[in-house]
Amino acid sequence: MTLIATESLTKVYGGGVTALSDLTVAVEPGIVGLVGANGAGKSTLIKLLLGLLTPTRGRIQVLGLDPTADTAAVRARVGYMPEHDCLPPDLSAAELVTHLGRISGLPRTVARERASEALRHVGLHEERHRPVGGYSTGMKQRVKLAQALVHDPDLLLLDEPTNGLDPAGRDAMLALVQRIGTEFGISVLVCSHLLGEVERICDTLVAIEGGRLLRADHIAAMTSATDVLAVEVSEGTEALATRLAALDLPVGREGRLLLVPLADERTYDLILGAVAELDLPLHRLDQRRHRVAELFARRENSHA
Ligand SMILES: Nc1ncnc2c1ncn2[C@@H]1O[C@H](COP(=O)(O)OP(=O)(O)OP(=O)(O)O)[C@@H](O)[C@H]1O
Repeated sequence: MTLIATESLTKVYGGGVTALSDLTVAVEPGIVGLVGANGAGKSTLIKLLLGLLTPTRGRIQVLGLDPTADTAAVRARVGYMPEHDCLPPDLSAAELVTHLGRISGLPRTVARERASEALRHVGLHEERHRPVGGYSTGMKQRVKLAQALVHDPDLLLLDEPTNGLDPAGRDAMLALVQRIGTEFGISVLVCSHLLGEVERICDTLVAIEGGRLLRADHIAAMTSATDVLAVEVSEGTEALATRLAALDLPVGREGRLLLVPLADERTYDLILGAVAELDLPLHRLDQRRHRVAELFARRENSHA
């Protein structure tokens, strides 16, 4: 089943700002990273998925449902962690999450049990009876995550879950999100302006820019297809480049390095054979995996 599908989705706000423009994407269940700079349209997409906003044009579906027509059904199956801190300081985490569970339609005792369980999952079980106002930023983020989990959703929408956290807190939050996605079998859409963060945990990446789709693909497809071998010889670089080109290998340059896309295991043998044939001193031959950020940087350059 498709987790999220949009077709020519466009959202124009009252003041005439186009936040999303002609966005067509289909995403399978799993951990999905939604990345884009501030103002790219990520929060707008989340609000459309929740039925909090209606599209100006085009269509959107989540879990096979239309969020505008089937709002109640969507909210029953989707958990939402908002970006900004919106927690009443005087309530304890247990009271707050129980209350939000009740609002989601759970009976009182079930809501209490589920809140306790959700707070355990996010590592706040011990602290659950303390007022939220005294919590650290990291703990507040975890309360927001627990309330999104309380009604046992099929999909979590997390808007910038690492906001305001220090590096250790960010790592802990990402590990938690990954655990929820893998161990609990809940799909997660995690929104971030930090590509480097989400690429570590997501199966699929959707990148938007200025409200338009930049790229949507499996992370594995984005990286493995672009593995390259970096070759450096102490002398004879030109001769080696010529020889590799004659072997039909596409050779790129980066300073003294020759970069050859790794098509299959034979690429290694061809390079080693050429080095031996020309009797050159091999300084290094190693495999590089492009980071996803480099793929976007190259794409932007090629458009410049
Ligand atoms: N209620 C609104 N009325 C008018 N314009 C809006 C409204 N909400 C968002 N926008 C504009 O729509 C565009 C997309 O905003 P959105 O909040 O969806 O982006 P974002 O990628 O989530 O960024 P951020 O991480 O900064 O929230 C921006 O230009 C923003 O200023």
